[in-house]
Amino acid sequence: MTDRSIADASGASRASGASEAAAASAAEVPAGSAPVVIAIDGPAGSGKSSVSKQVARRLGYGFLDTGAAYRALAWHALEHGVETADAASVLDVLGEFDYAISLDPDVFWVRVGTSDVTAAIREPRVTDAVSGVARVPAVRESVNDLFRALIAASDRAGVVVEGRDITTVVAPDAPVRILLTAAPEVRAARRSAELTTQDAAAVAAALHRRDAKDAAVVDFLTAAPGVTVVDSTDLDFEQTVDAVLGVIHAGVSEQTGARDGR
Ligand SMILES: Nc1ncnc2c1ncn2[C@@H]1O[C@H](COP(=O)(O)OP(=O)(O)OP(=O)(O)O)[C@@H](O)[C@H]1O
Ligand SMILES: Nc1ccn([C@@H]2O[C@H](COP(=O)(O)O)[C@@H](O)[C@H]2O)c(=O)n1
Repeated sequence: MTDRSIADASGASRASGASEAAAASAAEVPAGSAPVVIAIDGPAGSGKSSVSKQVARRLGYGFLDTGAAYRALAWHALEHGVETADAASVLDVLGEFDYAISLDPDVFWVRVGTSDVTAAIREPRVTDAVSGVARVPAVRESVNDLFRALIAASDRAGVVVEGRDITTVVAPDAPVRILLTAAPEVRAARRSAELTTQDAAAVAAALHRRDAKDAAVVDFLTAAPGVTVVDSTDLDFEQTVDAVLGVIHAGVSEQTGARDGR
C-alpha cells in the first residue's frame, strides 16, 4: 500500500463512483493508496459536521458524516411505517436500505434509493427516532462496514470522518483521532440558534435526551487513550477549525518522525 501523508493532501481530490460527488482535481493520488483518516467524535451539537467539513475543505480531503447513515436508515424505517424502537422491525428494513452519500464537502447529498434525503434526515421526527435505530448492534456492524468501504473507495488523499465511535470502533488506528466537545449549555445554545422556529428549551432538552440515549451505546463523552480533546466552549467556529488543523498537523509530524526514526 502506498503511503499518503497530510503534506500531499491539499491538491489531491478527484471524485468517481456512486459514493462521491464531483470535485476538482489538482493532483492525482497514486493508484491503490489508502486515504489518510482523520477521526472525529463528539456529542450532539459539538460542531462535528460543520467543523469537519471545513477542515476537509482546507485539506482538500473528503468528508464523511456517519450520522447521516443512521439518520437515513431512521428515515427509511419511518417511510415503511416501522416502529424504530423495535430492533427486529428495523432489521427487516435494513436489507432493502439502498444508501449513498457524497464525500465531497462542497457538494453534499444523501440518498436512499432515488430519494434525495439530505434535508429530510434533519427533520425532528428523524432526529427523535435515530437513537433507536443506532442502538441495534447489527445495524452498527452493517453501517461500519459501509463507512470503511466508502473511505477506501475515496480517491482523495484523506477523509475526515465524524461521528460517535470513529476514534474507537470505525477507525481506531487512524493517525489523528479527536474528541470535539463543548459545554452542554453552549452546544444547546448553538443548536437552538440554528433552529430558530423551535422553542430553545425544547431544543436543548431534545439534544441532551439524544446524547443520553446515544451514550448508553458508545462512549463519546470521554476520550479513549490516544485521542486528543478539542474543547470549543470558548472558541469561535474558525478558531475551532484552526485548533483541529493544529492537532492534525501535530499528529502527522509525530507519525512522520516516528516512521523516519526521529
Ligand atoms: N466553535 C463554534 N462556535 C460557534 N458555533 C459553532 C462552533 N462550532 C460549531 N458551531 C455551530 O454549532 C452548530 C452545531 O454544529 P454541528 O451541526 O456541526 O454539530 P454536530 O456535532 O455535527 O451536531 P449533531 O451531532 O447534532 O449533528 C452549527 O450551527 C455550527 O455552525
Ligand atoms: N458514529 C455514529 C454517528 C451517529 N450515530 C447515531 O446517529 C445519530 C445522528 O448523528 P448526528 O451526528 O447526525 O447527530 C446520533 O444521535 C446517533 O444515534 C451513531 O450512533 N454513531
